[in-house]
Amino acid sequence: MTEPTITSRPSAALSPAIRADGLTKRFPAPDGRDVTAVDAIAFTVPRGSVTGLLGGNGAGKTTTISMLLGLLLPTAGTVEILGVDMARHRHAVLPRMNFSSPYVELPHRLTVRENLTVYAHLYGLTCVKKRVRELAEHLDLSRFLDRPSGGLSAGQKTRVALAKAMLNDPEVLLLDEPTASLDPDTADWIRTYLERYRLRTGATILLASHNMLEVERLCDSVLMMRQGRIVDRGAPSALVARYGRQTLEEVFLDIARASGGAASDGGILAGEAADAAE
Ligand SMILES: Nc1ncnc2c1ncn2[C@@H]1O[C@H](COP(=O)(O)OP(=O)(O)OP(=O)(O)O)[C@@H](O)[C@H]1O
Repeated sequence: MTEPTITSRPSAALSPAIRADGLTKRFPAPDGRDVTAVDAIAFTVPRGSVTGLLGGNGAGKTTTISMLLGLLLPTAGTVEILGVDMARHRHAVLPRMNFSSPYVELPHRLTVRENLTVYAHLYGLTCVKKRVRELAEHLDLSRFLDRPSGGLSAGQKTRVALAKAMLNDPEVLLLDEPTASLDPDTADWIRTYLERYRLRTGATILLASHNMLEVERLCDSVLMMRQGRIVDRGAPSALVARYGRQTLEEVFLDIARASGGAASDGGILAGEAADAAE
């Protein structure tokens, strides 16, 4: 695959893997009052890091990931991936990224092998058969390869979605709840797989998760979202210390309920003031 010339600028080489600035998404509602799903957020994700995107149901995580991928057009703001402006040059960088999400179903009548083969061709891979076989082995999918994707269990579908996400060896991997529906053993195995992938390739991973143990294990830093805003951020251990808690789960509860003693001030969290000042 030829390297797009746009990514060879010196500034692109030095840029973070992901940069979002003023990123906003408003959805129209039937009553005429827009839903602001993501509200002018700004953040960067350094190359080679694993960052967690956390927040309660409806906080705006999936909408944010969809905008980073270019699946949803932002109402306002900008996204750069590997130094490339997604609004103008998305196609230059899409081959270098990938994603998995339990909300995006693969065509359910196609077998797992057919699905992975179609995507491999879409990504312009050569040696497609070998790559599909290899990934099926890595993700323990070999025995499902010739079954229709729609007939798999939720956990099996999650693994197929991850296999699809790994087809092009992405430099930037966006994962929406990568271990949703997985039993503890398989979830642990997937986490190890992701850790090794990052170590081996230096890839950047942004993952949305409700599993705080997973986040503490995998993530160098986290972005905490509430009602479409980033209300705090930092390394999991730093947040735990700052909130005077024992675990990230407790920090999450403080933030979700906006009742965090050390870090809150009349319902406004420390990070909200920092975010607003950015
Ligand atoms: N297509 C849409 N039309 C209208 N509102 C939407 C749409 N998609 C998302 N929303 C709203 O935007 C807000 C953020 O949703 P989003 O799915 O991004 O949250 P989330 O943090 O991923 O939640 P969860 O943890 O439940 O998956 C919610 O209030 C949701 O109802």
